Amino acid sequence: MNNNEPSFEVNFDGLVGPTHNYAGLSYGNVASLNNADAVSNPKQAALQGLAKMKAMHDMGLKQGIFAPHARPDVDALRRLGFTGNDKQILNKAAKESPVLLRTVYSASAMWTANAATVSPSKDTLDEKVHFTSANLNNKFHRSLEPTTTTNLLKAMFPNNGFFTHHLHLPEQPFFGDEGAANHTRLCDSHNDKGLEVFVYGASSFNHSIKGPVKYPARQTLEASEAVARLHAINDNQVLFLQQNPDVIDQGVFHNDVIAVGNENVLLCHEQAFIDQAQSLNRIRHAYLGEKPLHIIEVPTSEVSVQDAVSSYLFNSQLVTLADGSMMLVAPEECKNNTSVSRYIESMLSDSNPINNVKFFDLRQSMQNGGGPACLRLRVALTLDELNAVNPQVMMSDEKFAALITWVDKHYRDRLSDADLADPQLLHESHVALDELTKILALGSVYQFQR
Ligand SMILES: NCCC[C@H](NC(=O)CCC(=O)O)C(=O)O
Repeated sequence: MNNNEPSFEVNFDGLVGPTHNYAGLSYGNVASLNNADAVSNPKQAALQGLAKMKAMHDMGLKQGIFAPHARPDVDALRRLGFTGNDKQILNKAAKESPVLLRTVYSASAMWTANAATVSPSKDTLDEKVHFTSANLNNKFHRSLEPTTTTNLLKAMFPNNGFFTHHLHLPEQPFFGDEGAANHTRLCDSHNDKGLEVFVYGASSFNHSIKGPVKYPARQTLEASEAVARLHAINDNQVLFLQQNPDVIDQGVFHNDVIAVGNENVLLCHEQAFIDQAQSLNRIRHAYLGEKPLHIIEVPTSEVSVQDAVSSYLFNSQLVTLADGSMMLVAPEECKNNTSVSRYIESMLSDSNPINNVKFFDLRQSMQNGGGPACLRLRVALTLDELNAVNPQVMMSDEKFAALITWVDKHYRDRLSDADLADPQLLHESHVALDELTKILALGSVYQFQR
């Protein structure tokens, strides 16, 4: 099945927006709740993210940039009954509902693993790349994202001869969809047909499927099925597995907090899936490749679920380097956790394709529950498809320099709850984003530009 056609996995990382803050908005996400009310540093957050993007680019990987959304979302406040001009609306919200004000300021679109689900052309009936923006309806602040996400995706992948963009699923909990964070693709190499594994937390219609009891299951089976249908993925290339509800109740709010796949490797915790042995057998059985499939199962005795959640080991990126070996792109928290760092050492020396690790300081994002893998959306592309991507959203030495200058010019280095009532922050953010749309050649993607 191996073919020689060049292909690429491009990581599109979310550029952290100018209003990055800690608002404690994500019940079920331990870090988000633990850091509610902490003071954030948007400038440092954006620079940490850019440093990762640049390092990936320097390693010879294809790296893209996903622009932030315009915040505060004053239109959302208008829809909820606040009236007047922008300044008046922000003032009223600050007095009457500080929590609502926080939601409309969230820079949560930076976690682009939740932006959309992507099916590469090798997997789809019409051989196009399909995108469905996630409706993210489990959290109000995240439910504000899909329309702008679709605008951005269309500006990044503009050629409809290669790319198909679908409307997000109905904005309703039955079709709760959190995008690529609950989706991974296993294949011999990125240019081969892949097995798309969709992982759901609960079912909306089938009550015999036991979901979590404490924290919400954000992804439903029905949403995953709908996305697979929209993308017209070939029947033998799609699998639906249930996440272990017990780990959702321990803070594993997305599957990418407990498992990560790349080509013929799946790295997962022993407790990641329901009926794990059977779930993994279903993967082995459905795998289409000819290479051996490596399922690396991390035992609880070596890394507890709690350590997995606090270190974000499984929210590492797993990338294939030019020599065919794989590298784990991990958050620094993994280095500082004794059992996790010990496990990584032993995994690197074991016989599997992963033989390198690089740690990144992504603390600003980590404090809201977003690690390296949360910050990126993977898009496997052929050379022709890559050439059809808006070239201005691709990382280069020049683009990196331009973005650093842009962040330095526009971002604050301190943001607390009290700053959110200041309408100057809205103004600064709009000026910054208007300039960014020129740097990334995105056109008028934001409501305030239309
Ligand atoms: N994939 C990682 C997503 C993290 C994200 N955190 C947040 O939205 C926290 C926002 C806050 O609490 O300020 C979430 O839970 O969806």
